[in-house]
Amino acid sequence: MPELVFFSGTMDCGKSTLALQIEHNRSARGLQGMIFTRNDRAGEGLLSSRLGLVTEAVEADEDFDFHLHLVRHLTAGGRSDYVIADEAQFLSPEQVDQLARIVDDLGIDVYAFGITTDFRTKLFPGSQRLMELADRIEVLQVEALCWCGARATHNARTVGGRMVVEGAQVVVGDIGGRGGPAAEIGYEVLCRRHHRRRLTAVTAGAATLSPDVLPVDAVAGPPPPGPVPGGVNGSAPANGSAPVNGSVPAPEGVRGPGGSPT
Ligand SMILES: Nc1ncnc2c1ncn2[C@@H]1O[C@H](COP(=O)(O)OP(=O)(O)O)[C@@H](O)[C@H]1O
Ligand SMILES: Cc1cn([C@H]2C[C@H](O)[C@@H](COP(=O)(O)O)O2)c(=O)[nH]c1=O
Repeated sequence: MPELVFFSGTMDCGKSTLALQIEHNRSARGLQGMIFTRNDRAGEGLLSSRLGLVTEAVEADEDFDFHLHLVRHLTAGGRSDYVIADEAQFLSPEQVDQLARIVDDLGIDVYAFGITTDFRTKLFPGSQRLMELADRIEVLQVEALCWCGARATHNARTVGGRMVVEGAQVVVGDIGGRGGPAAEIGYEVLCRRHHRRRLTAVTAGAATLSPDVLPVDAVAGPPPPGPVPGGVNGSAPANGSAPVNGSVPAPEGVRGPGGSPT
């Protein structure tokens, strides 16, 4: 029975690596797949893993119709035994419906890979639709870790290593940016506890966590506007909250949806 499977997890948990492994194992047995991606960090029309593997893929932009593409391919005498869709969080709900149609109407397995939530812990529309429609949701077993050693469950966006909570939902980027230039945007995976406190590896270097700290929301209002007191190595509030400015805009040159600067 063909399936729509959603392989999900945080950033950097091995989703693209698994996509490449599935592709490798199936093609090694003579099966032919169609590989799609959108906004991969390595560039247009590529599916890349941090392990260094990369393969060509069809870039599925916002106007792309997956079902139509498959129908045209098959009608022209092409073959497709399975479909891989990486960075599936960026797809529209309609495009996820097209993936489901490929499974139901064309009888082809579809393996979609993506993060579920954005830097504000909100579901991406594509991921939400995948969770609604998928036959199976597989959470990747190679878990990424928060700087504290706990399992990382959330994705933080950082600027110069400090977590930000404002900006466009889609900003293509990589983990890192830790301690880099103040304007450098990056991502960091955190456990929920530290995501809630906006405590990244950089800001944790300035704060000592105590197990009996009060919930940050109970003792502190929203972070004050203006520059961060103390700088990267400055002292943090005693309640363990991160001394961040939560409204740092994305710097120029960062790619937004469709490659446009944000
Ligand atoms: N130098 C390395 N040595 C071993 N494993 C690595 C190395 N760099 C990255 N990885 C592995 O690759 C994973 C990230 O794989 P990737 O497919 O790029 O993640 P995702 O697509 O989920 O963002 C990391 O969790 C880690 O397990
Ligand atoms: C959290 C978050 C991430 N993104 C972007 C950053 C990367 O380009 C991809 C995730 O890729 P990965 O292979 O899973 O590491 O998504 C974003 O645009 N918005 C966000 O909130």
